[in-house]
This record gives sequence, C-alpha cells and structure tokens, in this order.
Amino acid sequence: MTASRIDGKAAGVAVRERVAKGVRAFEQRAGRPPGLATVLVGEDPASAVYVRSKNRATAEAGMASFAHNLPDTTSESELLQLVADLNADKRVDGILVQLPLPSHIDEKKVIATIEPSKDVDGFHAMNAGRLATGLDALVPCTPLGCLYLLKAELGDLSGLDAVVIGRSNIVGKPMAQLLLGENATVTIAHSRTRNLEEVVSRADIVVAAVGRPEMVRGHWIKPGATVIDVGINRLPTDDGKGRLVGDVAFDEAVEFARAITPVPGGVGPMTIAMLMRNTLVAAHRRAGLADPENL
Ligand SMILES: Nc1nc(=O)c2c([nH]1)NC[C@@H]1CN(c3ccc(C(=O)N[C@@H](CCC(=O)O)C(=O)O)cc3)C=[N+]21
Repeated sequence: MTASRIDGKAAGVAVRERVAKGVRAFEQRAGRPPGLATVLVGEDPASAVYVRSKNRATAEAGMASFAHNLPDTTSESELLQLVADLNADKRVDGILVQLPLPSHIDEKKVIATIEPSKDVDGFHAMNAGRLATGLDALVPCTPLGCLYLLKAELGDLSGLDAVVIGRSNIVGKPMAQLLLGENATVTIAHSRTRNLEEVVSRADIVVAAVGRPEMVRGHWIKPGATVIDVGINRLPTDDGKGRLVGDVAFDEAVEFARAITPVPGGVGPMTIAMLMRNTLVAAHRRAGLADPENL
C-alpha cells in the first residue's frame, strides 16, 4: 500500500479563505477588524521567519496586525508591561508571544500574564483547563490543525486507537485532549515509554511530536493507519541550506500508512491557519457575538 499525502498547505489555504470571509462579516458587525499582536524577542532567524509569515497571513486575512519586535536585551518586566498594554488594547483580540524566549525571561510568567480571552496560542492554564474539562477554550493551534486534518481524512474518530508521541503542553497534551473529545482511545507516549514500537504498531492514528528526526520508523506503522507528523527538524546538508525532516521516516512510512502528512507542507501551514481562526474566534467572543461557523 502507498499512502496518500495529506496536503496541509492546500487545507491551510482553504481555512484561511474561510477566515477572510468571516473577517469581513465581523468587521461589518463590530465596526472594526479583528486584531492580532505578535511579540518577538531577540534575533533567532527561524523564529523571525515564522513570525513574519504569521504577520503576512494576518494581513492577507484582512485583520489588523500589530508586530512588536524587541531586542534580546529586553528585560522580563519590560515584556510583562508590553503584554499588559496589549491586554488593555481594545483593538487587539489575539496576543502571540513567540517561543522560545531568551533564557533570562520566565516563559511561564509571560504566558500567565496574557489575558485568557486573547490567548490565541491556547497556552494559558485557563485555556488548558477549559479544554480538559470540555468548556469553550482557545485551543493550541498545532493540535487544532492536526485534528482538522484527521477529521478531513477519517471523518468520525470515535473508538479509534490513537497514539500521541510527546507530552508537551503545546502539542502532546492538548492533542490528547482533543482526540479524547472525539471519543478516540488515546495513549500518550514519551521518552520513558517502554517498547514504543509496539505501542505505535497498535494505533489507527499516530501523531508524532517529539522533535527527533525520523525517529518513528515505517515498519512500526500499522497497515492502513493515518500518520500526522508534527516534527520540523532541520538537518545539515553539503550545500549548507539544510533539509527539513519530520519525526517520522516519511519514505518508509508511506509504504504502510493509509495517509500521512509531509514535512514541510503538512502540519506547519495548518498551525498558521488555525492561528487566524483562533484570532477570529477570540474577536467574536470578546465582542459578545456567537462563534463563526464552518471554520
Ligand atoms: N507562541 C508560539 N506559538 C507558535 O505557534 C509557535 C511558537 N511560539 N514558536 C515556534 C513554533 C513553530 N511554529 C510553526 C508555524 C508554522 C510553520 C510552517 O508554516 N512551516 C512550513 C514551512 C517550514 C519551513 O520552511 O521552515 C511547513 O511545515 O511547511 C512551522 C512552525 C509555530 N510555533
């Protein structure tokens, strides 16, 4: 069997087009566009690229974009003050503080300072707790994008065996919560899991989010399973440009899976699309409007 490639780029474009329509409708009703503020501290080139593409996507969706690029000498209290200012700014519906932050800044403190109704990353404990207890929440963009691709591929996930490899607050844990919400049987595996191969080989759905290049081998995959690869690992190449690979050995896994996301062009573009979606949803909730439909 040769797996189909799940086209996250195309799915992301489709979501962003629906968001853009929703933005126009919101603006008619609220008299202002939804707004997203991004905060980048320091000069990490990869972070700068990601934040730029988020700002571009925001403008393309017709939303107001407020980009704050700060030097890596920014103190923690200066950053907390900026977040407080953005919390109070009525034009701002979403606040994204790009991670990782420089080591002299406590990420936990920064996340805890973001107003939960503007936390479009879904990282605040309020949103994590609301997701875990089945209340309306802002849900982290990457797992939300993964769930979107899974439902597009499989429809109903009820009763399926899902394995999430990785237990981060950003991907693994919220991914598991979302799958549980869809009535999948969920296993969370991690670096201490014994016999990972055997655990993976039982799964109808594999979500790999460990950050270790090509760690999941093709023969681990149950024939006909669906594989979502969250990893983005840059490997060195002779020409110095580097090559992106996921956490799954793609060329092997296509021989076993029913469908699989490539890297790049899989989960990454969906993350940005879901950030646009979350910003539109946050704008509606903050304006006292019902959630937009069909996103
Ligand atoms: N507060 C915060 N929120 C985030 O959502 C967040 C963050 N910090 N820090 C870094 C990670 C990483 N991230 C990506 C988003 C899009 C792609 C993406 O679009 N990737 C493309 C291109 C990859 C490339 O060429 O580098 C692809 O996979 O096809 C990748 C990675 C969001 N993150």
